[in-house]
Amino acid sequence: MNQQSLSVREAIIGRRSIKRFNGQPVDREDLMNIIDDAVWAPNHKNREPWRLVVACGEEIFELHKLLRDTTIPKWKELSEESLEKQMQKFTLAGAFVFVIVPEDVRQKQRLEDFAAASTFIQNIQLLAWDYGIGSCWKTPDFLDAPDFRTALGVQPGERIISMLQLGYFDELPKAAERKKSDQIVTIFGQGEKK
Ligand SMILES: Cc1cc2nc3c(=O)[nH]c(=O)nc-3n(C[C@H](O)[C@H](O)[C@H](O)COP(=O)(O)O)c2cc1C
Repeated sequence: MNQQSLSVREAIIGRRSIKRFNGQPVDREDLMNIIDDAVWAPNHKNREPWRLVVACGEEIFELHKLLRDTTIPKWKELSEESLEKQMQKFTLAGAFVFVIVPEDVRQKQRLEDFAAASTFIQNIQLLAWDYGIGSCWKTPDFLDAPDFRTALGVQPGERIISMLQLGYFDELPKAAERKKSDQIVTIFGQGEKK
């Protein structure tokens, strides 16, 4: 159950990408509640251009096998210990959410849909943070691999834009510096003119 209640600002500036989880499972009901809230993301023409493939219960073990076969094709040649170590970047996460977006043939709509789905993903990450659940948006190359797409049921004309790993963690990573507004803002009319 969610006991926390961060302000929007606290969630935005306090959230960090978590890359080392502690193996604690993520409750499916919590994850579904997070997703049900995250869908309130802005999206043009209410296309809601996303669907998700989720693994967080028993099915996560089958996903581990798929990730193993995909990322370590010669895993049988490894010692059990070495394989377990290499797999920890997957096995310690408590949940996986693959975000799938339609690739509209029209460029404007495709970019809008990608942008909308990105705000949806950010919503998931912020809401999860409020539950005390860390996450990391990952885009490994294998998301586009035909066999991996098939295993997830991704259709032609769809693209997996995120492997979102979620889970509990023991250490909060240090934040990288961000640029300040005076480094990224030009006041209208005061910029260099060509
Ligand atoms: C589109 C996108 C793709 C990303 N892909 C990866 C990735 O493949 N592997 C990874 O470790 N982190 C990935 N990240 C997470 C970034 O590394 C992380 O957001 C960045 O270091 C800033 O850290 P913070 O989220 O803690 O502020 C990705 C983030 C975004 C938005």
